[in-house]
Amino acid sequence: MISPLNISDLTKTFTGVKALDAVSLTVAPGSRVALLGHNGAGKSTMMKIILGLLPFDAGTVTVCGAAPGSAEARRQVAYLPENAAFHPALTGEEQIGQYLALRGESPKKARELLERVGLHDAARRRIGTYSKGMRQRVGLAQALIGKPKLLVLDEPTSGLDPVSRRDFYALLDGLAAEGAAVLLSSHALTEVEARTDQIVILSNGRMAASGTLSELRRAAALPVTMHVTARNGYGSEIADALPGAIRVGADLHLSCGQDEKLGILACVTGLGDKVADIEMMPPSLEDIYSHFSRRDGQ
Ligand SMILES: Nc1ncnc2c1ncn2[C@@H]1O[C@H](COP(=O)(O)OP(=O)(O)OP(=O)(O)O)[C@@H](O)[C@H]1O
Repeated sequence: MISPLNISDLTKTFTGVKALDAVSLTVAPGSRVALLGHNGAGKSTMMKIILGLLPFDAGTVTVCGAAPGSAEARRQVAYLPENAAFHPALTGEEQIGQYLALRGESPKKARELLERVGLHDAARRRIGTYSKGMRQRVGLAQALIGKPKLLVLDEPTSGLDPVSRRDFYALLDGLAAEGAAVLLSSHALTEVEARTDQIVILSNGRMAASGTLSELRRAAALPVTMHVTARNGYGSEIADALPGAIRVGADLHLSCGQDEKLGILACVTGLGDKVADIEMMPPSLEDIYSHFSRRDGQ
């Protein structure tokens, strides 16, 4: 099967700035990939190259097996810019109808697309009256025209409220389940952590890390935090059994390496009824992101 996106050793230099430095990435059908990185890390440059809007200096890029920007690639790729702008005097239905017509499809499909993104009730209202979240949904409806195999979404949830964000990701889940690949950039690490399959961290144009969250966790080898709650009167006994633990009220806080985790769990289990509860907190994507970015001098 042809990959929706294949990037190998991609390098792009602007005058005096290496925006991308030998970056490689493969996106499989049906996968949701998050592109993370500090301001100026190279995310937008990579997206513009994928869309064929920017030439590159070295490496190879294929989009659904075709050259970026070619008619073949453009047929299969959709793009949602961070601040999608639409004509405020048009209704959602008219705007999407226009885009459908431009693509040679029936404008009548606009209703169905707007329904899919939850804008059914507002379809006949002028876009000028829409909230930011509603305009983002119009953008997504536009991106769904022609059943793209690859969706490139630039910070699609910036400015959305928590419920709209959740709805947005639910929609992406549905698209991915139908086989579409999604590449999205974001600064919202918590939502990305839960809703994507692969995470790519760019730093100063270089690929600082890439993989699933658990792969990145293993590679970062950051400590796991544990909170053990002692039953009344057993705090000191548990503290003695767990060297390095810090007492905080009835709780004992400790952190350990991934490879020590199971040993400590066995020790806590051995304490039986003396333990009221245990909580384990693996490193968050925020910790992992800081780790790889810091390692890269950020
Ligand atoms: N047209 C351009 N001319 C010169 N330098 C550019 C140009 N476009 C981008 N750059 C530089 O390339 C680097 C990468 O920029 P890019 O816009 O790709 O970053 P980004 O990761 O998308 O950042 P942000 O999160 O702020 O959107 C930056 O140093 C930027 O200043």
